Amino acid sequence: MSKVLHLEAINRRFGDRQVLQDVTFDVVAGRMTGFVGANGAGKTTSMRIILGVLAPDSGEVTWQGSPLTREDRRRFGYMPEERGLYPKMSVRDQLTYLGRLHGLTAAAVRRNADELLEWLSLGQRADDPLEQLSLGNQQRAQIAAALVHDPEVLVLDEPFSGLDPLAVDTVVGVLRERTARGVPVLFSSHQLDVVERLCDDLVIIAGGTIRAAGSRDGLRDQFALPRYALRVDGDTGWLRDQPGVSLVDLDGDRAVFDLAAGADDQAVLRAALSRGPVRSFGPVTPSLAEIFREVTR
Ligand SMILES: Nc1ncnc2c1ncn2[C@@H]1O[C@H](COP(=O)(O)OP(=O)(O)OP(=O)(O)O)[C@@H](O)[C@H]1O
Repeated sequence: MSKVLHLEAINRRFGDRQVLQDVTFDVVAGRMTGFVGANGAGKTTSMRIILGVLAPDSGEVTWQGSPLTREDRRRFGYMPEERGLYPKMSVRDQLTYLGRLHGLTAAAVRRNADELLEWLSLGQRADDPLEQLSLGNQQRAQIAAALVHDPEVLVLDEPFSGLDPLAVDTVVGVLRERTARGVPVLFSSHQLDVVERLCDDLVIIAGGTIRAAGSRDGLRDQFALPRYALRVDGDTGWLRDQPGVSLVDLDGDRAVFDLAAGADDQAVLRAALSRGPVRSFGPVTPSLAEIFREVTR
């Protein structure tokens, strides 16, 4: 059975509010799956259901084709929204404690903890109480805690929030190393630029329903408009009168435009060349922010 974490038709209410409705998606081994949605869309609730912290009203979560057991979940790594480490304990002690709790030998815990502390550039601070670390370093410690027992599956709620760009790259490196070992990684994030750069697969949720799911590149193709960008020497104002062209943005020597169905992009290129040198011309792929706006409207 392939290594897939699968959510099948998950429903959950709180009082009379339907918070998740028929939520179905896959998190595939060796791939980073970005989980995006506005505040209150249902990301944390979905993740809690995966981890068994919360029960669904209906639907089920399977791992490698079988319903999840407590034993399976013990081999998962979870970074909850409410961060769960002890403020007064040192980072190293917490990692040791958590690793041992998951059944690792003392030697294995030491090796994993040292490796993670090094990777996450926490080595110097490893013996300080968590509360004395900067917020960014506390966040790195939370990530180390989710990884210390070599989890089979990783579920991370907003792992990049509060990290500076350099720290984001450090954490990305650590997570990429896990996916390279075949671990499926699900992470939620509000930072669409980070998700766009990082994820292989995307799940977009709004109001408790999945609006789009699939590979990032597949979704880009699916939502691609016949949109082009042109840069020339001189002015692009003549595009206003070009048949089939509908301008999206025009700024002197640069323009972005949509082409009507049946209009020939090469005709526009020839028209540009007849006026002078063309510096660049080509289709524009939609950004994740554009896809997100489109599917959550
Ligand atoms: N224990 C609870 N009791 C009642 N309502 C809840 C509970 N937990 C979550 N909700 C509601 O469920 C909805 C989904 O919340 P959830 O935390 O899953 O969203 P989210 O996508 O993670 O949002 P955010 O990005 O703000 O963390 C929200 O409207 C929230 O108020």
